[in-house]
Amino acid sequence: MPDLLTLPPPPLVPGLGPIAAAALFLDFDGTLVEIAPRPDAVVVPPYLPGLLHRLADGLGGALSVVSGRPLTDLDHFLPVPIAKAGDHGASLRPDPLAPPILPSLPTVPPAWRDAALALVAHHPGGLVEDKTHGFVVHYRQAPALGPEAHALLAGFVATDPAAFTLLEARMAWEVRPRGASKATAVRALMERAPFAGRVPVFIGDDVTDEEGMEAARGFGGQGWRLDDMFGTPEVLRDWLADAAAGR
Ligand SMILES: O=P(O)(O)OC[C@H]1O[C@H](O[C@H]2O[C@H](CO)[C@@H](O)[C@H](O)[C@H]2O)[C@H](O)[C@@H](O)[C@@H]1O
Repeated sequence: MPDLLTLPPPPLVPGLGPIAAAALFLDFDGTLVEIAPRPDAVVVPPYLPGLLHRLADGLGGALSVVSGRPLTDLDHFLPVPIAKAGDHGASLRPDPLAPPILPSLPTVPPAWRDAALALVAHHPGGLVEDKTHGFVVHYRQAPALGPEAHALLAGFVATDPAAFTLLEARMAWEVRPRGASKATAVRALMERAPFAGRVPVFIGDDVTDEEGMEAARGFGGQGWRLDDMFGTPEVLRDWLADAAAGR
């Protein structure tokens, strides 16, 4: 377990530093919760939604989950009124009580998804997950699907590289529109109250989170990789609980 003293000084989050200065951006899968065999099988500790709510209150609302998941998933797993950014920045809800902000982005041709579904049908355990503008082919439970999915989707994206990109996720390939990312999500949130003027800290575990971390650094903040700073989601959750309790 990493020693909390290894966190970079001065800590910027509540309980370990100046609460008024921080804005916290938290990835979901692999960061707040452990990776599961399927997207619908993640286990959210019962205390986590309430913990995030308390932390958000302590930060004057300047806390957002920033995930590749659609907002509907985030609302399902984290049923609390906090800011959320879903679909890798393609769906933003800075005000938990207001409708989401949906930037104008291209939507993948239905034929691409149909072809992915047809491929997955030959790989038991594989699955296609729909997103607002794109989709994901998951091969965690069907490893042989990985290279085939990559070849298929890379071919599609190559026909319209200005509009779409192929993202390598954890045991998954995702077709997503260009123009949205965790960086755009962080920047959009940092333009608004209560995030504006605070020092952002982005915590994540994945390659897409690096974009959010880079954006946070652009505002004078920090990006923390889960592996480096905490090791596991459980250690992060414990640390957040200590922070929320002012320990
Ligand atoms: O940005 P995140 O919150 O980290 O979301 C990234 C993707 O996470 C999900 O897929 C990953 O987690 C699943 C559950 O643990 C796992 O089964 C899968 O293999 C991983 O790739 C989610 O399904 C995607 O939509 C997110 O983009």
